[in-house]
Amino acid sequence: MRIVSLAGGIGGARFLRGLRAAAPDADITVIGNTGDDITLFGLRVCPDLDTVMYTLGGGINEEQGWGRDKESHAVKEELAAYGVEPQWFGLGDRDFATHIVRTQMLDAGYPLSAVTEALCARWEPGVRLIPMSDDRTETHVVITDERGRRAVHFQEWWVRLRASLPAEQIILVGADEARPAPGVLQAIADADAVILPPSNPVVSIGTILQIKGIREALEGKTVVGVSPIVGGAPVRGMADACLTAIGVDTTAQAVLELYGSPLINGWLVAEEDAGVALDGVRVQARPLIMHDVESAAAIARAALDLAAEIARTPAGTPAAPAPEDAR
Ligand SMILES: O=c1nc2n(C[C@H](O)[C@H](O)[C@H](O)CO)c3cc(O)ccc3cc-2c(=O)[nH]1
Repeated sequence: MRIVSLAGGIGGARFLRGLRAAAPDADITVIGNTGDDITLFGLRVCPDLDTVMYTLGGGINEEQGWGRDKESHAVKEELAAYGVEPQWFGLGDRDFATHIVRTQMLDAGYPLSAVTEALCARWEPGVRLIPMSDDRTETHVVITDERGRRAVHFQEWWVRLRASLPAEQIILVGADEARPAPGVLQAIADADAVILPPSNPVVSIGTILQIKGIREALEGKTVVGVSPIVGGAPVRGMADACLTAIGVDTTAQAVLELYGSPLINGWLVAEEDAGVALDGVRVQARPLIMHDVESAAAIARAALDLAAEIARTPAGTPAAPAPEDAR
């Protein structure tokens, strides 16, 4: 079975660990968000690609959800001693090695997709991880502070400001020129099912959908999404700040409408959001909190079951009653 998943950061990576456990024999391709990427100290950092690679490769700092385990920060401390900015982004010594190798390969002319493949050869994540594009894109956020109205990198808004200032605009710089990385559209075309994890619908999944051709490719497939919003609040992260920035309510219904039909064919919501509905979409309610790999696998299994059911019954057939969660 061939599965494609669009993934952002921490929530997406944890969900993918469950998806891999739920479908151990499947061929899973992960299309990773690169809008969060940032150049720091001359090094290219790809937070969402690294979070997926480290989480599935067994090197993640589990409680943080990002960065390496068994980390030290000697280089960060030395940079701070030189007064070099920024000091608000926590890069560890082990993580620096990833950015050095990546930057060395990019400078040698390798595209980001080839670099990612090379880094994954060490980590063996058990999925094929492809960046959404080899072309450089960056999410920038327009804010107004004592220095007036200006655009800052998403990471500065997210990490230094903790989204404390409203995002007046969220812009994917480079979106007009960026093309899907090699293999992205083919993986979607070949997929038996496409699963959208509970990643940030604006700056992760929404960013990937801005890359030319990806939304159109998905609209011909069976796509099941997992709501990132439970009972009016994001399960983790600050998706609410991002949704507010684009004038979308922080509800499972509003996010489903943001993705829209025909993109989405199936939508998993938490039991407290059971009333969510949209024409052309089969909605199913079940527990959506990922405490551990097993609970993430149960959600992934439900998403795959729903995708199989949708693929079996052409559009318009009345939805079968949601199966009792017999598992
Ligand atoms: O809240 C933070 N998130 C940090 N993140 C998380 C990152 O901002 C987010 O994971 C994504 O960009 C949004 O999903 C890092 C991720 C990396 O891959 C490398 C370094 C960092 C550093 C931080 C940090 O200092 N604080």
